[in-house]
Amino acid sequence: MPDGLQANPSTRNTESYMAIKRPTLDQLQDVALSLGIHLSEAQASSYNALLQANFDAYDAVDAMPDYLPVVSYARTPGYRPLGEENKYGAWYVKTTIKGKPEGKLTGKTVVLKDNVCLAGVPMMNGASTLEGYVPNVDATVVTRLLDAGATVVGKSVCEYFCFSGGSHTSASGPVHNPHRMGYSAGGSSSGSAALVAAGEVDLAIGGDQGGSIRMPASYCGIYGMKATHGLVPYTGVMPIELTIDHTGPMTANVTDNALMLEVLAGPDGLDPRQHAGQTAKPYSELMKDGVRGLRIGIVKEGFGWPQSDAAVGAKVRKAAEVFTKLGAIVSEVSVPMHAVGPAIWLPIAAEGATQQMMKDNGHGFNWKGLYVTSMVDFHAGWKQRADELSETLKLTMVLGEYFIKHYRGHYYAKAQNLARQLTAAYDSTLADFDLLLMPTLPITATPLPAPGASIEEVVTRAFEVLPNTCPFDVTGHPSMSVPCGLIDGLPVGMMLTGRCYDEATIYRAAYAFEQAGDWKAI
Ligand SMILES: NC(=O)c1ccccc1
Repeated sequence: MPDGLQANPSTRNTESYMAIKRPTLDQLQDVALSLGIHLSEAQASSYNALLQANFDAYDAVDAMPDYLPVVSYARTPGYRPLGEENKYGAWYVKTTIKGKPEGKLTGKTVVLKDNVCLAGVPMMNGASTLEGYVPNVDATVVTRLLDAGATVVGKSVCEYFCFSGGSHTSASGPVHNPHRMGYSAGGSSSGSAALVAAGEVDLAIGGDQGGSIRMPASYCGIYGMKATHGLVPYTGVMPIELTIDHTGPMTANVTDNALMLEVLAGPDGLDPRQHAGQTAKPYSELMKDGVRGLRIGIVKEGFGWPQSDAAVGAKVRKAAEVFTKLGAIVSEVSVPMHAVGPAIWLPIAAEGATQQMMKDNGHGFNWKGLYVTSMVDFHAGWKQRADELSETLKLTMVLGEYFIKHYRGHYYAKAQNLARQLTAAYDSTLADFDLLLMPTLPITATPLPAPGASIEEVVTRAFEVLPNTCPFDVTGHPSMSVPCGLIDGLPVGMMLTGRCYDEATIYRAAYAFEQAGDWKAI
């Protein structure tokens, strides 16, 4: 048995722990027909007879206990805080799980985005269709935080299946920005960002497939790191799409962020997104090396989107001058392909999410590692209640399914090829520069859509924020949002992107920038 894995007796599927149901001949003919196979009754009878031994094998699999990581550390299901105890609507559940007495994160409190499995504690991932689900495993990130001495204090509200850059799509209601009530906290790790910004927790876990760590970090004025794809194990976090799934740290300062990544990074042997040789580095030490001589490229294309607010661009350029003063070599650079990054992301996100997260019940097929079987079972229920899904998700699914059905998934496949070309374009710029710099978001926080707002407003507020963040979800480059100023009292984020697995250089710049003075005064 591999380390840390053994039979987890709480997880046997007791309901079906008898013989699985044998199909009727009609069912066999139906299933065949759905594959374009036309079975006569005689053929169906033969198939049925031939399949009996296979059904016996399924019975054998059904009778075995599932093989899942053991859950350590005592916990209770907690409660849903109301009123004054949940001012921003950012908490889903409060509970207390104490980790090891000693470790790098001793004394720190941490909240988990509600797409992260915490055994024994309810999880809904922002979705009415998942409400009532209680995971039976801890995500690897949870185990690593507890092993490092952190105290898990609960789950934070996130967007409906994490599919929005604004904080208005969760079935539990909107999340407010601690900098201004009634304004978006950003998404989809909306509650995580709000709770860190409000000082209610020290640390938070977020998730990022299109920008969902960096976007709310930017709107809320905190630090959010999307590390290189696969550096942090995604095991036990609800998947959207394997090739763009990321999870990682959201914090109030750079030191906590670096410390947290030190604890989170490295292979767990359960996640196909990871590469065996890539382990954690001592980021909280390496970050102190300063920026003297560092070459930082301000990416021209990151400033020119139709929705870009010129004041945001000006603020980010002003913040970049701090690096010049600190001895870095800052210059403008053009990466023409950045302008089509969002277009390349779209087929991967729309078709990929529709297929894996939704039609294939979250985990999909065709990879080795930990499948959270209880989630597969519970989540499958959305198919009877699809009308309840968020407008942002339904629209994306209709788009994705159109292209799967009518274009054979051709554009998903082509976008994966173009993603390699986009990766090469950034890599060639990163041969001449140590870091790329641009605004995290084109705008500052917008008012939350009012209840009953038009579908146009709901969808626009969810997707207008993505253009600079989402390209790095398909290329996998590490990318961090660093707060760099206020406009009319609302935070602006500066995004720093580095070479793959070179998170240390991002932290060097972020730390030097943080230490140079109060970001709110820029
Ligand atoms: N989870 C994400 O990063 C995301 C954000 C916005 C739209 C779709 C996905």
